[in-house]
Amino acid sequence: MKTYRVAVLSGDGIGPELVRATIPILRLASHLYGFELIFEEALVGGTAIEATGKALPLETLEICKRSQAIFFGAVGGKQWDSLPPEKQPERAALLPLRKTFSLFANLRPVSCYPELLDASPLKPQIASGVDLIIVRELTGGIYFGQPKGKIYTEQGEKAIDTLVYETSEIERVSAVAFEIALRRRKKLTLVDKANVLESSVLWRKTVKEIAKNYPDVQLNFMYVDNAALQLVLKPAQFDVILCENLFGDILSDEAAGIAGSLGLLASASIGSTKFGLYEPAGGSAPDIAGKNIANPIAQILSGALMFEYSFQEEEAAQAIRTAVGDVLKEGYRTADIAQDPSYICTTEQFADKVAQKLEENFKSKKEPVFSEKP
Ligand SMILES: NC(=O)c1ccc[n+]([C@@H]2O[C@H](COP(=O)([O-])OP(=O)(O)OC[C@H]3O[C@@H](n4cnc5c(N)ncnc54)[C@H](O)[C@@H]3O)[C@@H](O)[C@H]2O)c1
Ligand SMILES: CC(C)[C@H](C(=O)O)[C@@H](O)C(=O)O
Ligand SMILES: [Mg+2]
Repeated sequence: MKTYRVAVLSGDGIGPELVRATIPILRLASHLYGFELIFEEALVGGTAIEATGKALPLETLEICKRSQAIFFGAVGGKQWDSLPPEKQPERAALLPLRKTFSLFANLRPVSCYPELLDASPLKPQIASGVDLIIVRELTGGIYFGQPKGKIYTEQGEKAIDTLVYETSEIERVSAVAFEIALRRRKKLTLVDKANVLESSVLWRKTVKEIAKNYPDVQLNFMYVDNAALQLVLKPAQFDVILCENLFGDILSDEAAGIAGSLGLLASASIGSTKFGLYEPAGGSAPDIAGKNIANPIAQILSGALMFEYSFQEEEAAQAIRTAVGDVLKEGYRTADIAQDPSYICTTEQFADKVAQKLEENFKSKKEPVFSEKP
């Protein structure tokens, strides 16, 4: 039987609740669709700092290295915000993981499920038909550029971040975005700030070159400020949005807002091998942590992305998406997207319903009903 090893890094806040609720679904899907998953848990983030003094202990890194994928919850929280920046969970664990495994492309698919149109803050006629994917560059730009840090001068403290991109970094993530566009509606929008930033000028030039290999993909350009506006005015115009690291971070939270909740936004961080890191785009949500009310959909759909990108288990991935859609069709929701109080589920209850539906659908060999496939 095909066997895949998965490093499970639940982290902080809602991370452990979401991962705990999702693992049985992934395990069930693997049994139903004929492959085996070996999960190995490891500490990360603030939880790891408390236990070992480090946000990314060596043992965790070793476990990740001997796995084919990382299934990640979330890291961070107020308790660790006062640590020196280089020791905080986000900078000492998540960013190094992305960098160490060269996971340069972050895929964040956003669609407005027909069943969830009432959860969107936008009018139904604007939210309906939204089906886009943000391809965010993940290992470069202002997050990693040097110099970075603080300088003490006679005038006081100065802080520096550097936005830098090499052509090769733009080329490789652009190729991923064009390949995805080919499998979708063949429209790619490069979001940048080429009217101000030199790095954006290089992005435009490089993306135009790469586009020559993809004559079937329609390429257009949009400044990031306008893109932020267009996402709320006319989000259905987008198919693939390609952007640098920081713009992608900001726009993806906005795009999740269009769908109704950050708890709906899954993500895959991939590189040039099959290894990937799969996590919700949202964070540790301290405001709702520990209450069993967080929406597990982003975590569950991140599992589907893992099946698809790291294991090529497409059928199981699609079955998970269908099961989530079916549970939503029946009206069940977690509190963040619920309208009718009689259908509100806890995190665990919602995940259990997805597992039940997965099994039921398998038994009746139900065909997929909708897709959130990038
Ligand atoms: N990948 C990560 O690990 C990651 C990502 C983003 C933020 N963070 C960290 O998380 C901490 C909190 O950051 P924040 O509050 O700015 O962002 P957040 O993403 O944790 O939360 C933003 C809002 O979205 C809601 N939300 C997020 N996930 C949800 C879910 N599954 N179900 C329902 N609602 C959900 C939260 O309740 C909150 O109102 C910070 O330490 C931040 O650095 C980590
Ligand atoms: C926690 C933080 C470092 C991270 C990022 O900015 O990449 C998060 O916001 C995300 O979107 O994955
Ligand atoms: Mg973010």
